[in-house]
Amino acid sequence: MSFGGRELQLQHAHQASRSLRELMEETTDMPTASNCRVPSRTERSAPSARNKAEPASYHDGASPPPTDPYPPLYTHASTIAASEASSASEQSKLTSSSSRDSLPAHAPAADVRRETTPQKKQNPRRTKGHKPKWSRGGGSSDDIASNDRKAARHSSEGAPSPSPSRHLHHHLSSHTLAVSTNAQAYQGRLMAATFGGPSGDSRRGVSSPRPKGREAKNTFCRNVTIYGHCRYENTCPYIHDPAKLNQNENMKKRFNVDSPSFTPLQASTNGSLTPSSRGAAISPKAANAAVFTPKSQRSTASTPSLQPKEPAPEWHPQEFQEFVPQTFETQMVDSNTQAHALAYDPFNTSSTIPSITGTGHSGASINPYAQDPTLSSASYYQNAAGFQSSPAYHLYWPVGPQPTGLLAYQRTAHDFFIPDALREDLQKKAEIARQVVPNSSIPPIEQFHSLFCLDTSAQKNQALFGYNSWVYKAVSSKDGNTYALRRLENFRLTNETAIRSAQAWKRILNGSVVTIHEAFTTRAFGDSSLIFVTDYHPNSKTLAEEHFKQVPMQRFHGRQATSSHVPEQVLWGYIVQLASALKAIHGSGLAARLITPSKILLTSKNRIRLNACGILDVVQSETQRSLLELQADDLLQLGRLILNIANNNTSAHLNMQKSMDYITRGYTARLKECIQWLLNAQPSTGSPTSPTPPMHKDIDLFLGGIADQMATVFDSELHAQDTLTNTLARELESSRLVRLLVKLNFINERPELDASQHVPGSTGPAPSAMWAETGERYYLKLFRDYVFHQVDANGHPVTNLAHVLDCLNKLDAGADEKVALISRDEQNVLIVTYRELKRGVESSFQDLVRAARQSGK
Ligand SMILES: Nc1ncnc2c1ncn2[C@@H]1O[C@H](COP(=O)(O)OP(=O)(O)OP(=O)(O)O)[C@@H](O)[C@H]1O
Repeated sequence: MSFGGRELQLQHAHQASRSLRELMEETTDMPTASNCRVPSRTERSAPSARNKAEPASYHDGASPPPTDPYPPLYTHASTIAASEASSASEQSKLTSSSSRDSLPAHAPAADVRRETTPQKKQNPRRTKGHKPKWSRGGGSSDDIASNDRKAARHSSEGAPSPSPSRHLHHHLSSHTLAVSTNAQAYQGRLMAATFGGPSGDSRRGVSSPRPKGREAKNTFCRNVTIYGHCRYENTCPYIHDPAKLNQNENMKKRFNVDSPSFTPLQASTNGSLTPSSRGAAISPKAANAAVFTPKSQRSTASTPSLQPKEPAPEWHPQEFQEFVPQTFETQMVDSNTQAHALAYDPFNTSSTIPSITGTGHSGASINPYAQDPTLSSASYYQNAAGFQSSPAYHLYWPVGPQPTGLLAYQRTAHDFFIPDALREDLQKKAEIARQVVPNSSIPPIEQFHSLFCLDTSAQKNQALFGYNSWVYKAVSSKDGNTYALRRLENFRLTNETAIRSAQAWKRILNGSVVTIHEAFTTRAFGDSSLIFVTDYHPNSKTLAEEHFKQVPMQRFHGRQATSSHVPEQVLWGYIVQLASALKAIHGSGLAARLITPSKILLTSKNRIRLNACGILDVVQSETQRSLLELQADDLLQLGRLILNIANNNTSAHLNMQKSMDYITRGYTARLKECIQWLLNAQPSTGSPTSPTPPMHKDIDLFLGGIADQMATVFDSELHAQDTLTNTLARELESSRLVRLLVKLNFINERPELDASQHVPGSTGPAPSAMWAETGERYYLKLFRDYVFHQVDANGHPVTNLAHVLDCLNKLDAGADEKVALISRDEQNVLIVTYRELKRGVESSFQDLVRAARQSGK
């Protein structure tokens, strides 16, 4: 960055001041000592012919004394000098007030004189910009931003460091309205902007009256401020000893009621000063902003002020009526603040804010999450109601610790979302459920289309049904759901009543049974096929695939890997789930008839479902076996299944002695006893656990025998459910933030709502520029930069998920924490609270909703 222009400017100023100084020495009897201060308004108004003859001020802070060699101008030095000069200008205000007190009668004459002073015409900004206006109008953050823009521009010329501010996390609780991005230069810059600016041109229009005796006595010599000493200490009328200055009673405060006010130039959104747009502000609604009040009157929480010597002016944000949970009322709300709060609403969105007082509401009637029925967005945005005023922050605190304070290498996205394994499982299921075969030759059947064959083995086993069976995934055009279709190839229906038996299976709604929806025959495949429509469980596999799949033996260091031993708890889990399924089936007067590993689906970890139920009822409808027999056979098949799985052998039941020995060695006697009970055709003892008198063997008896294991499995299921619920709660946070992001993106940089289009229902003044670039939208845009577009000290993007979530959570909660927003040209700093940001989001979004409603969309 070039600073030549700045140097040139200051050098011109020096030369000008030197020639003017010579001129003044010739024409006036002023002392040669330079007192680098800006004269007060009253001083300038003194009816002195001498002052009229002083077209430029050698009192300019940037000008050296007459005999001083001009020091080389370094950029850094010039910045500091400007700051100090501004400080000195500020000191002069003290004198000006006292001078004014002593010379009240001169003021009118001074005004006349100023108008005729040519220097005033040269620099009209000087006169207008000389009043520090810390209250209404000038007190808005926009105005301060304007001041700061002037200062910051100067700063950026002098300090071309990459992105001095945006890479910082500006979670400030400071009550200063606007701060420079360079804290060290802040005070000087702000003062420079306020009291004449560092450019020097503003100071040329200031006359340099000879100091009055009292004024000189009260004023610290500016040469000492700038050069560290004053060559004319002996003759110079100003104070050179800081200790004396401190004793001066006028130093008790730097501003008083007589201090001239400052009306800054208006900031435009692109960072330039636009004198003509004085009436416009960054936020049009801020035109009604409240006065500044010292922070100390409102809250105890504050950060160290950047200007400790001055009463820290503060943006007094809209204090709206606020929902406070009764339980936390005393902790959360300061009654003074509440009372103060009701006075003012700068953003005036109160039409959608219910009247809630801190004490007058009941928790039942106020729901911070409730939708405002008056807003159309309520139907699809949670809490889309008008700003409900910061509901208690803690209400949004998600389950579990928040790892926002972690170092970069400690942060992982996993910390914020569901566990990886679960996410992967769900995503796999979704992906598999969507699988289609392009240009598939499989025809649609009835309402089912997009058939996808789930059978991966070409070898068909006719032993179970007597027919080749195929399983397809298909989508129903009736309801859009995905189903599994089991097709029995070349099935000929001889008895129509047989297929009606499927009706009874439709009523079996059990968690361990794959639900059957319908059965029909079709010729769509070119044959007569029987189709069973069941629930589709994506990414599931059969127990046969899980436990009996042939896998190449792994060898570790020459030793053969031990075969996979199925844990006993897994077997008990299978037993309990299948017992539950049989209870439902038998209780409905049906029998499963097919409990075999290839017809039991493993839909998630240790979660099984009895599949292919009801098929044998259709294809073997003419069987002579009684229901009791079939149900007893179900128990037998269950025992055989567990025995085979425990032995890792599909034919373990063919060698009972060996298999039971294996069970004896590998499992508890309890499991062995259970398996034996199931496998015995008609046990001599009544229950699987206790030798009681002989009873009829049925599922109820079995359930009674395994009650203890059912309780254990039930408890573990409850724990699993709790875990999933907690995971769901975390995802709930994510979905809440997604809604917030959607709103932000609806608002940010929206192109079509420009000045020519009045936003219906907008209560503020008509926008003076692009809707998306003015008012709340402007600082929402800066907020987006703050959240997503931060860069580090090297200008590299910061991709800190914790920061993003942190900011969005605070925005959603409308926290009172302040955040410093930096304009893209880094010339402005706006300090707003998350509460104001939230209000801006809601207000802007409601503008959009109203506009959409009016256009009938
Ligand atoms: N309802 C269903 N939902 C999802 N996938 C299923 C469903 N029913 C079966 N499958 C899958 O279809 C595939 C084939 O099932 P099938 O019952 O034909 O097993 P199989 O091993 O082919 O048995 P068989 O040897 O008797 O043909 C299996 O991978 C199974 O996971």
